[in-house]
Amino acid sequence: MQYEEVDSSMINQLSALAEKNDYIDPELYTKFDVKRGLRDSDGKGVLVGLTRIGNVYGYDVIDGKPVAVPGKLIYRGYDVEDIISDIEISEQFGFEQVIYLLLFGDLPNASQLAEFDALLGQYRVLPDNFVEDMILKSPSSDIMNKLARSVLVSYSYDPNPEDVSTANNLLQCIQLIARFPAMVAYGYQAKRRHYDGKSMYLHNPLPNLSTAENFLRMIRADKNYDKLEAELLDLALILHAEHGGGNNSSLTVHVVSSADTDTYSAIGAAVGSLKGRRHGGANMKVMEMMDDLKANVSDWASEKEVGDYLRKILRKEAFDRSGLVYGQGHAVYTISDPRATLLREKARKLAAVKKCSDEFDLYCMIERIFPGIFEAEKGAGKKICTNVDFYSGFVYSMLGIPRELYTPIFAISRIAGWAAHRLEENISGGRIYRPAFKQVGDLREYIKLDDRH
Ligand SMILES: CC(=O)SCCNC(=O)CCNC(=O)[C@H](O)C(C)(C)COP(=O)(O)OP(=O)(O)OC[C@H]1O[C@@H](n2cnc3c(N)ncnc32)[C@H](O)[C@@H]1OP(=O)(O)O
Ligand SMILES: O=C([O-])CC(=O)C(=O)O
Repeated sequence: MQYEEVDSSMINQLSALAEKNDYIDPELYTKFDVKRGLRDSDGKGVLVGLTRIGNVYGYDVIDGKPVAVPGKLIYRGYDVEDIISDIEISEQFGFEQVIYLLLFGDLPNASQLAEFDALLGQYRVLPDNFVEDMILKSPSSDIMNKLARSVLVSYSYDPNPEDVSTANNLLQCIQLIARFPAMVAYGYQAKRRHYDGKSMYLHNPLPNLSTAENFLRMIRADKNYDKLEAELLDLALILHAEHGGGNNSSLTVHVVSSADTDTYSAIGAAVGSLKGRRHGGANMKVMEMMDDLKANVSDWASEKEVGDYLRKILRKEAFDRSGLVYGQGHAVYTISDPRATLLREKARKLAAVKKCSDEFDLYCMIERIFPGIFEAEKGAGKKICTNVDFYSGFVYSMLGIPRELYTPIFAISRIAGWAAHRLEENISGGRIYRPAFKQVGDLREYIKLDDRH
């Protein structure tokens, strides 16, 4: 692909100007009591909405102050840990039940589930020529970018794209939920061929397979997967499906939907949000960080060496110099993220089978030592714990899933929550999101072009 030559000296000058004129003294946020990131000064989220869909517990509020508690994740009133243990006992795929629960508010009975599975199955295949015209002709090196474009362009394949009635929103959402695995898998195949010089395989999804099975079938040359692999992916899909209305991508759905726009615009924006490295994109950054750690720490079993490396990251002296240790920290969870705990135990078993126990021990050590290192470096304050993105990539890597698919897998799951929030905003929201920003520059007298120096 050819791009026009960029005059970097001019861009550098202009960006220096933008940096100068966009800088806001951090003290002003305190002075004007700005809820930066829609957060109170103690880290608690500002209450901006009501939802019946999901809830994230990370602290109790006692005398107005957050007090850390072990994390709990609730879908429509049900504890996710209860959902998972029932699905494990019954040896069924559970993600489709969770989609039904999130969208409609109740658990499906057997016949409702069978009907819903059939509906998803009916929509799994992408519309005629979509793959040829919209995916293969314009591949992207980034699958989330490709996914966002596939969502937006679905508008053109919809005979009724602007109808925001509940029934039409629901139809559009169900179609997107059903089609995300194919959009991601084919975007990945196009990337393999165009950017990696590898062969491309376009396997059709099958209507009678679960989301997890279809996805594994479509990304693999031989279409093969075993039951354990599909069950583990199904579990990951259940765990990532929803996280309340305040997480960055679901809030994006509420904000964009509140402008009374179409489903594709709202969901496309959410994909862009999830891609961010502080949000779902963290699962890929964790893997890069672990590669960097392994390249720079000679003894993985040494708490001192690993701890020194983590300190260097926090001081912006190592890895991507962002100062962030990926897979650690959360806006709501304090002592534990229940999803990370569940994934850790899956990773433990899988690592024993795949002979990756040394690597698993390294992950566990980081989970154990990081809170203390963080507190010592940053001073006492908010408690920090390992989040869902820390172990998910490690599990996917042991399933042989390519790294560039880790955040897209998150999207294949979280679309369920986004769809539910889209419906809820349209049914119950009713007012455009429009918080206030205070302008902190001075008023200036206008200068005509000829008079500017
Ligand atoms: C699916 C998900 O979205 S889960 C989150 C995935 N993201 C990551 O793993 C990226 C690493 N983690 C983070 O960036 C943060 O912990 C977030 C974005 C998840 C939450 O951010 P916040 O709610 O603002 O965190 P919190 O209020 O605890 O931050 C307090 C301070 O600790 C810092 N901090 C928080 N987590 C980390 C971390 N993992 N590494 C380094 N510093 C951190 C913040 O930058 C902030 O510093 P500052 O006061 O100097 O600005
Ligand atoms: O809730 C959040 O802030 C982040 C999120 O989506 C998750 O952890 O799944």
